[in-house]
Amino acid sequence: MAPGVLEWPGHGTWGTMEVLDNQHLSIGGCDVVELANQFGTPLFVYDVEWVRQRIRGILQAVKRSNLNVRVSYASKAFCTVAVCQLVHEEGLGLDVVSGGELYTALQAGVPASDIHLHGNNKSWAELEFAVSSGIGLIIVDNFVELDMLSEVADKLEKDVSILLRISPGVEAHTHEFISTGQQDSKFGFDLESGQAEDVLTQLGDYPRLHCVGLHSHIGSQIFEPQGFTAAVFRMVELYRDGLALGLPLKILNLGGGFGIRYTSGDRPLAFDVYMDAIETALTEACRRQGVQVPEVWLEPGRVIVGPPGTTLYTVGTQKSVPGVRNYVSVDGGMTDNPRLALYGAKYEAVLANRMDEAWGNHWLRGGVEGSGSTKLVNRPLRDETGVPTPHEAKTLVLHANKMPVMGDTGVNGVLDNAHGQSEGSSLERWSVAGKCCESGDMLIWDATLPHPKQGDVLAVFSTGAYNYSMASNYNRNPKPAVVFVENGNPTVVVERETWADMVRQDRPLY
Ligand SMILES: Cc1ncc(COP(=O)(O)O)c(C=O)c1O
Ligand SMILES: N[C@@H](CCCC[NH3+])C(=O)O
Repeated sequence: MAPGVLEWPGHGTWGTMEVLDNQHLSIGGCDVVELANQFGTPLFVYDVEWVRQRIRGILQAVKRSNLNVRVSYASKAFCTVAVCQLVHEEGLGLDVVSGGELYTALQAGVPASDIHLHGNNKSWAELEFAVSSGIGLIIVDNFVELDMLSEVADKLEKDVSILLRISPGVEAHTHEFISTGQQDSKFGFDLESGQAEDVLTQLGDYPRLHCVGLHSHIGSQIFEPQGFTAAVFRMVELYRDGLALGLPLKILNLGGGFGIRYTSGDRPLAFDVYMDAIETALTEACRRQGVQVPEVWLEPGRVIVGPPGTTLYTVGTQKSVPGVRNYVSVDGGMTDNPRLALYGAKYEAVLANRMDEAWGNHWLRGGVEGSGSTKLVNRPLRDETGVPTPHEAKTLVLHANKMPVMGDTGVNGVLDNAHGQSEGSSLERWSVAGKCCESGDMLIWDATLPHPKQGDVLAVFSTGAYNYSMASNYNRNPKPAVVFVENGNPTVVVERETWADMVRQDRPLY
């Protein structure tokens, strides 16, 4: 592959990723093969510049709307001290969902007033911690919590601002395990059964709790705005009822859920599209209900940190099941990425030390004249957050009719569709397995790779959200290190766990 900037067809360049002269993948100006050597694998690598760009893109889209919008990062997607500092520095508030996330955000120096707390089963200790820290808001999920929070507020003699989490009865088109707005959900006061109206009328019994708004979150990895607009119309009706009861409502929090690209089958929307749809729906809903347009709060998680995260693994053993499939195993797996096992999630990957063979024609490259079916274009490239990529001026793209088909179709689609470009190509279909004692411990069922060799570095893309944060120690595998890269500098922001860490909390029986 000619050295230069990487682009994914139809998705713009991929952060700061480049192919170096030595045919290694580079992120944030760092050769990832060197990162793997220096810090070991599995390794989470975050492209910091890209995180910044994505946040700025979201904030610009928000600014372009006529709404008063506040954006908080949903730290459940990836919560460490460093990322809390980064997103706060870029102007976001923090949405936390546990005492641990709250503690992390506070340790990062985020003022408590810029944080709000979620959770469908907050403990007394978590509520006490949140209230005594002076947290900005608590999103109350159910009647039991309302009583408990009121007792905490009385005990600490503090007033608390709250939002009510409402389950608006909107089904987002996403995996059922990450859909949350439907009536049959463990989250929030249910709108359809009248629970949500009931709670509004009961708030007068809790003088220390000040309900300043309503919250709904319909799900995650969503690719269409209709779910948000449907939620807006339902929530504004309830909002009107709350105002009529004299509640000091001013906020409508619509949660997160904005989808990202994992594979070429995914079609993320530009953030402007969501904002336009929300603005139009909210303006109309408020006009119909005769209420002032509230402040809008958003809580994106995945869309901020998902694509900028890449996981590096070292290739280990292989096994061929004749006529069935080829397995290649790496030194991580469901312990650092349980998303295939949980949701059937799909990913794309390359051998980062052999980019000349990697996907030959999937990656598009810029800055260097290509050959064959490539052509030079000059068009604005924007990722889904709307940010013009730094390399927008000069990027080589393939002819559209020769675009390989990825994702569901797997390697056959790729090789068949890629015409002459794949002639002589050594690309093969590989099933990438983890190292856990579990058949379902797979990372990618149908990866398109050149024949992998022991010691190769496999880079799996778009692993920045809900991977490290859902990592486990299954089989007593230590959690990987996390490295932030920016301007050629790698910074370890989470140390690799050790085998000794695995027994640190253990107490011997004898
Ligand atoms: C209440 C709430 N807010 C925000 C988010 C963040 O979602 P996403 O990472 O899809 O933007 C979630 C997770 O789905 C959530 O449950
Ligand atoms: N963990 C899920 C998202 C859950 C969102 C939190 N409500 C995922 O990996 O896609």
